[in-house]
Amino acid sequence: MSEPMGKMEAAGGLAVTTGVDVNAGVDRLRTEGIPAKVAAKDATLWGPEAEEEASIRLGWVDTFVQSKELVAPLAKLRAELAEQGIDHVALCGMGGSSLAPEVISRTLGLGISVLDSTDPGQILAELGEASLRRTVVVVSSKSGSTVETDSQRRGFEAAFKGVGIEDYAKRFVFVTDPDSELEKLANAQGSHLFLADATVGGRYSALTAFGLVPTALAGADIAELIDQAEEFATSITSEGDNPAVVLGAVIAARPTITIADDGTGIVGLGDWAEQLIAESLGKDGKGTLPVVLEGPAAPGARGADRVYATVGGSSTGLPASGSALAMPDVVVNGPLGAQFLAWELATAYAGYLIGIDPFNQPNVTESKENTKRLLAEGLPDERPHAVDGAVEIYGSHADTVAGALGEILTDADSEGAYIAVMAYLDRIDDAEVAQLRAGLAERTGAPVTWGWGPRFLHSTGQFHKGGRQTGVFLQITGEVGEDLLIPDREFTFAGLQAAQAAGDRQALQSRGRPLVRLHLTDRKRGINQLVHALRELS
Ligand SMILES: O=P(O)(O)OC[C@H]1O[C@](O)(CO)[C@@H](O)[C@@H]1O
Repeated sequence: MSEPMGKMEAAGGLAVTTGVDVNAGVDRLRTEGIPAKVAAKDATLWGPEAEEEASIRLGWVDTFVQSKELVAPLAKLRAELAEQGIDHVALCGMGGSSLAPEVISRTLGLGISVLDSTDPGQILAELGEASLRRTVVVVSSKSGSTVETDSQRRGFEAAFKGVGIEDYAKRFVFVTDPDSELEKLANAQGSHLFLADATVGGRYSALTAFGLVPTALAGADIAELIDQAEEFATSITSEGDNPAVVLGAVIAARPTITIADDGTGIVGLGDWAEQLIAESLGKDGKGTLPVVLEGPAAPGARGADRVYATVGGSSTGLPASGSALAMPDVVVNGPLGAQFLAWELATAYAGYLIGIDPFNQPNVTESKENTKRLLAEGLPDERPHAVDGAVEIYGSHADTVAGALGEILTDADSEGAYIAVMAYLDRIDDAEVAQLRAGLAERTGAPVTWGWGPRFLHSTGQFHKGGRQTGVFLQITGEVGEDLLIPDREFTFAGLQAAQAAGDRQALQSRGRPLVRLHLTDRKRGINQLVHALRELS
């Protein structure tokens, strides 16, 4: 096969191949000795303001070695649960506490139920009696206080009690940082407990207890994942090939990175990388916007303002077959354990090149605070500008859904703009609405991202508020069929979901960003309408 691209570096089982000219970034990282400094956990690299946080957030560079200690106890716990007929894993967690388990689960075909939602329908679907009887619930939260995770845990506890499972505490496995409220609860009620390394932030925690506990309980060979990372780690200070350095320079090279699976064995890494990149690099009015694509060459993959990346599990390092013209801008090939470490390193290097602290997430808190306030005060009184069939239209001058979508496309027709669709719906039952991303991308030159609320609040939500202020926002909300109480809370899941959507609207509107909200008074009919209205637009 001829060499279609400019640069390829391969080491430790992983290869990065790119045609983008990243020599300046790579040279800078190498001459300034950044790989060795990151490997040595030098907290000064991202500037004086970042130093304090960085000094307690660099454990991920080598903590996977200690993760080997998890292998035996998790195998034992899995066997004990299996003896009791418990063979299904549900995971309560948000952002870094759920995205790595999800990509491991999808890649290995494990079938974990990942509940990173507040949609009552999506939660209720997990609470059927037959399923509860065979389910162990992993509750993962570093802080131990994330409202979605806490609410999901309460929902499961009530459901276990409701079907007469008296020893429900033993159905919970808690993963958290030392001294959190969750640790205290585990000890008080006698649930299983795995403490994580507190020197690793959520989005860098793939190879710690957060990524490994739920997946090992579902049958993943976590020793293999750790070995893959360990093999790759031999390259990180190397004088020779150092693929993560090339990837870091690629991430820093252009305002947007689009990411797709190449179909060779790794499934859904883009969703995990999206959080890593958006929360790490989308701040101070700058950073790289990650866009997760439905597949190779999906609409919006390419453009002068973006790099198009594919991720694969092939060990040859060569891109998936195709002509040079069809080649992505960068191809990252290697096993999943190595991918995690490579993308984490690359993000830290990109933060250095762009001049951004990759370990904080200053703008995530704002929407959280708004949600808290709205839960206490009540939702704002908003009236739709128009109603078109099963869709109420807010924040637009249009009287029809097609008109509102057209307005979004017009707003996005400006230098540096991007469109973010944020759907506070059930990502399993309402999944077909996600085709809107590709439909919008076909009709605009701007990058288009898709986010399920509230999951994206822990990912691209940081970029929306902290990155370049060029976002054009489409929020989709929907009527709830059956609501679900949250024990010992004054709000329900539907109330929490609505407050999260309203809180984020306020955060975006306070920045003067265009935001259209389409509320589906009947979800299925409304989704149908959105899909058809988009087709009407040229
Ligand atoms: O693990 P926790 O503390 O529940 O946090 C979940 C997620 O929320 C954030 O802190 C903020 O979005 C993420 O960085 C993190 O992965």
